[in-house]
Amino acid sequence: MSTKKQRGLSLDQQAELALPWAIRVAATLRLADFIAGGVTHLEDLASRAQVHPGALGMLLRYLSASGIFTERAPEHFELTHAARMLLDDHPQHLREQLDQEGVGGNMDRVWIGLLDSIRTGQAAYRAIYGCTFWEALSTNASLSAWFHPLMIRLSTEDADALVKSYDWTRVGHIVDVGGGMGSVLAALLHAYPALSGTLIELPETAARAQATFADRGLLERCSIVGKSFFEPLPPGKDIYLLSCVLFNWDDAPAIEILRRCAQAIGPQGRVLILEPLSGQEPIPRPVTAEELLTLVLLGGQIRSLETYANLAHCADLEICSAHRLTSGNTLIECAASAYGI
Ligand SMILES: C[S@@+](CC[C@H](N)C(=O)[O-])C[C@H]1O[C@@H](n2cnc3c(N)ncnc32)[C@H](O)[C@@H]1O
Repeated sequence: MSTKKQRGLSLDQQAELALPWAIRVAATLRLADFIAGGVTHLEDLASRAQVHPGALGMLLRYLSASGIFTERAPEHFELTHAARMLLDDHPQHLREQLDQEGVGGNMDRVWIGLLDSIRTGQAAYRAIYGCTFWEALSTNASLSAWFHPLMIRLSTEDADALVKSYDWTRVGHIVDVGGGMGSVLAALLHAYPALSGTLIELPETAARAQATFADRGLLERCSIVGKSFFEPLPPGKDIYLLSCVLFNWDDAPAIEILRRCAQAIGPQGRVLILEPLSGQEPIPRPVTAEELLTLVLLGGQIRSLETYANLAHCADLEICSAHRLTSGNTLIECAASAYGI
């Protein structure tokens, strides 16, 4: 948790918004790249960035006072170590993240909704953009071009851990519910040639996921179904996998998704929930900026095992086992209450 002492900033300094926005504007205008390319005079910079010279001077001098650029001679600017991080080819890709005309800007503007989200416990994305984040993914090409590769990167460790941490030899067919680009299901099908699977995803993402299975020669063992997981799921399969799905949703929709799985499984079937879990850290538990963003963006939350037990119960499921995987996320196995465990 950040305290005044840890951050070395007083509360009024921490609450100040000018610096984060000024850095974002510099990133959007690619000022660091122009300067690195030898365009150092204010007039030339303004002309390259197509902005007002006087206003740009204010921005650069403000950022220079914060140590981000430096005015080495009147109206000539240089990069500091910090400004080098804003170069387009910097390995951390910070410029792209801060670019107000790209996905970074789309994410940044969501923070305006934090007050509403804290009041309601709900996502604020729709109030700001007129649609949910998931709907935006289907229509905004740059948003989906950023999100899906990020999810593939984030799920790689989960997929590797999941392959090793469950007895897949007893499983015939997996339904990957909200399976994204299919990287987790593809890893399982690849590791276990006797397995077959169904990927349930929103139509736009389902169409993109074809390539994941085609590239690995797995299309024959996988059906890709473009539909919502709030609709009935294919019945009677062995495993219904929810990998990093439920923490994106508030309790009521999370129960609905679980109920769809419960309605589909038979006596031997299992619902596997793979999620980050709270309750494993010291109290008080630190909450990260990513968790707050999940709330504002999606209305989601990281839950404890006890909370999952309650959600499962509301959906006519019971938890049979839970264990933490090497990826850090926890695998929770559930069966339908009607059949007992
Ligand atoms: C955080 S991603 C997880 C993807 C994948 N399970 C993984 O572990 O990489 C959540 C996924 O839920 C999907 N999703 C959101 N709403 C959905 C809906 N109503 N029906 C089906 N999928 C949905 C999104 O498209 C997204 O791919």
